[in-house]
Amino acid sequence: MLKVPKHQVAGHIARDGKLGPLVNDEGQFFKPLQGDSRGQHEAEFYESFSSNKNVPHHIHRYFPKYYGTQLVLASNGCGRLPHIVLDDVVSGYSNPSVMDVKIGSRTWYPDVSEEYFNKCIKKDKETTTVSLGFRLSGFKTFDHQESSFWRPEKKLVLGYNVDSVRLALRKYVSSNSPTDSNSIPNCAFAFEVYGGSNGVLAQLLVLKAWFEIQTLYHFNSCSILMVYQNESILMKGGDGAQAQVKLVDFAHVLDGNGVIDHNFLGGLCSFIKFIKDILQSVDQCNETNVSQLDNGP
Ligand SMILES: O=P(O)(O)O[C@@H]1[C@@H](OP(=O)(O)O)[C@H](OP(=O)(O)O)[C@H](O)[C@H](OP(=O)(O)O)[C@H]1OP(=O)(O)O
Ligand SMILES: Nc1ncnc2c1ncn2[C@@H]1O[C@H](COP(=O)(O)OP(=O)(O)O)[C@@H](O)[C@H]1O
Repeated sequence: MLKVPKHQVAGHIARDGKLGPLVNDEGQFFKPLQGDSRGQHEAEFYESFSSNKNVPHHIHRYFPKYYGTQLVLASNGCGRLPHIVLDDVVSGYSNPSVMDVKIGSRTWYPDVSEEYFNKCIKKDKETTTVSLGFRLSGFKTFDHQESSFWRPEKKLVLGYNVDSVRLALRKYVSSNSPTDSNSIPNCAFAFEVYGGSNGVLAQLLVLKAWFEIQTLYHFNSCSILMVYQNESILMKGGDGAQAQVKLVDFAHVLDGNGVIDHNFLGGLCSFIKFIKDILQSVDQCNETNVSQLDNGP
């Protein structure tokens, strides 16, 4: 039985009779092929990527596993439509905190229509895409005190400036109330989520090392999807943050033609710097606390 995903944070959403992705109980994500050849293009990317022997084995884990395309009943009531079938990245989590970060200092690319170029450049300038080389497209965090999700509105997130992006990346890994504008995010989960050998930073650095040499594809308008679960950090004997980084949305990927994807690489480096800064500030804060303890009252 296909249903609307509970934890989608950006993109086209299957509501009000609109076309959007669906999920099943077996942990699969069905993304409908979008019109004007974008969907076909994305399916072709997955076909090419999943069988590309030049992509190192350890890089495949940063992409949702691809199971081909299937005709299934679409969310907009228009009968059976082709869908790309993928691993549902959040299926193993009961209350995942999810963030979609669109990477690159531009979302347009050569040879797009003037209309598409104008739409992209407007959004790129209005968001932090141009200034930071990435923008937050949407996110939700599980507020374990309230036992509910906090999900800022799409319009608000797209209006974030540099400082709000920094703050959001801190809130995403904090245990104090995200809605209380007077409380400073405590970054209680920063080390478990962003740090450590299995954390977000370590995973981003693996991707960066590949992007420094890969010239196979140009990942225009593609997103990094981050997921973790704060309950399993808090639970004694739990599984830890289970932080995952995946790349999603390949509707605008082009052949790399032997050229480095500097648009994606630059944005990725900029995003990594934000994550590193948070880890460093948490580290400094811990050192101060320890030295205060050492010095006694
Ligand atoms: O429809 P919009 O204005 O929300 O734009 C979509 C974008 O939403 P945004 O407002 O940037 O968060 C959306 O971005 P996210 O996936 O939300 O990051 C996509 O860029 C989508 O285009 P495509 O499916 O990648 O070809 C975009 O869809 P199209 O308008 O290009 O169909
Ligand atoms: N394989 C996946 N597993 C789980 N969630 C996904 C997956 N792919 C996408 N999503 C969710 O759907 C959102 C939009 O995906 P995306 O591919 O960017 O769609 P669109 O082309 O409509 O922008 C992401 O932000 C994420 O929340």
